[in-house]
Amino acid sequence: MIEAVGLTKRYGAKTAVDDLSFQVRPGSVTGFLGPNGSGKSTTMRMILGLDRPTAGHVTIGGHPYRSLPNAPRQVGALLDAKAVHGGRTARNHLLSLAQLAGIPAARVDEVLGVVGLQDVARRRSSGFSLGMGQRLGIAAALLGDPQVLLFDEPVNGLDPEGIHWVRNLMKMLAAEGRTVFVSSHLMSEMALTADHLIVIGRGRLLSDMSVKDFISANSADFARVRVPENDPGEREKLTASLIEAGGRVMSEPGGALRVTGLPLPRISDLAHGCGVRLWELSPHQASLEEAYMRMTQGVVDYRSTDDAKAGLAEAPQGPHGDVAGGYGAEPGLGQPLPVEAPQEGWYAPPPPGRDAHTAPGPAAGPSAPVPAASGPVPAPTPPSAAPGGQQTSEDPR
Ligand SMILES: Nc1ncnc2c1ncn2[C@@H]1O[C@H](COP(=O)(O)OP(=O)(O)OP(=O)(O)O)[C@@H](O)[C@H]1O
Repeated sequence: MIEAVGLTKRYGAKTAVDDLSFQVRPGSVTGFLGPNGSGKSTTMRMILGLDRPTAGHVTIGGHPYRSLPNAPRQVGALLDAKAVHGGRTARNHLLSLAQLAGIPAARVDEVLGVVGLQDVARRRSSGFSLGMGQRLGIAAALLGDPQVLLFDEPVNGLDPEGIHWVRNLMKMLAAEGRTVFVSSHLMSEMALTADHLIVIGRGRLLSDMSVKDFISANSADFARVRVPENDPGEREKLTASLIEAGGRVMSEPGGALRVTGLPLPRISDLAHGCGVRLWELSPHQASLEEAYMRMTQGVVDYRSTDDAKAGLAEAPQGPHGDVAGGYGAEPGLGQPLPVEAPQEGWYAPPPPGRDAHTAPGPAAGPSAPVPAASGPVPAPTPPSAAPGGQQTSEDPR
């Protein structure tokens, strides 16, 4: 088991990881989710003893990584698939790692087979595609047959077949009773791979629950309701009636209303009761991706300007001064609901800029380079001496 208690990492004024406490248990895949720059890699580096926490601590099987006897046999990691000497063949790269960790050479051929690289084992890794590099990094992580495995964005750059393969591999490793901790910024991928989810934003814990609980807490049904566009009065009349009946109503881009808390027949009856014609009344389910976006939107450091999900928040301003963000039967009627915590039945993010946590900072920008590491984790090294040196996550091809 991996256990973090009050884990904190500051780089000067920047707090990359902020008082994080969680447990990663054996026998299941635990997804580690968070937007870019939220502190996932920093957390993994601290677990592996590559970065020293500013406060708090993290242990594997009750010991800090640095005190684990024969650590490479107990813990395997893929942090950066490009942390490879490009002049070496895949086999020689793995052989050198195996020799350092006292792992027999026969295991190298075994893991090359597991990841499907046996036919290119004698090719230099500098000619490898991103996907082949990821497979080589995974082979390195498996080398010591460890009980604890950490993978930082393992499906990066993989084609659908590769993604499917990684997904099954993670599940298989967990089914063997291993502890599998895998980071991603894709909720949809984690929903298919992980049993448990730890979500962070700006270094802080946002959610720690099973995928099953996350789904039941975040994917309630809603109805989409559309009324004739040429009569805003009808829209207002219906909205008032829905709220009065206990529903919660949000504006969607394009003028539709998103209604939660009322079954479809009741919505239809209410519309009929107030004499409003309906052009659409359809059942929908908010996706997990959407729930995740809403959970993390206030803590996104780097935001694209054409974020399709953010568009959901662009509720149209009614010509009669009706609310822009949404209506609610809850406190703050007529006001957009606060977004800091997940709220059942309310899925549309608020308009950009409404959230005090939203950084006005750079629209895009590279994170500070993180030293690379993969495979059986070597004795902790200062960042500048880490294998592969300072590398970026860009595809060099
Ligand atoms: N060595 C460092 N020096 C200064 N700041 C750093 C360093 N390493 C990370 N950071 C900063 O800490 C924050 C967290 O970075 P980290 O790489 O852990 O996030 P991440 O969730 O892994 O992001 P991504 O999904 O983009 O890989 C970022 O703001 C990053 O710029």
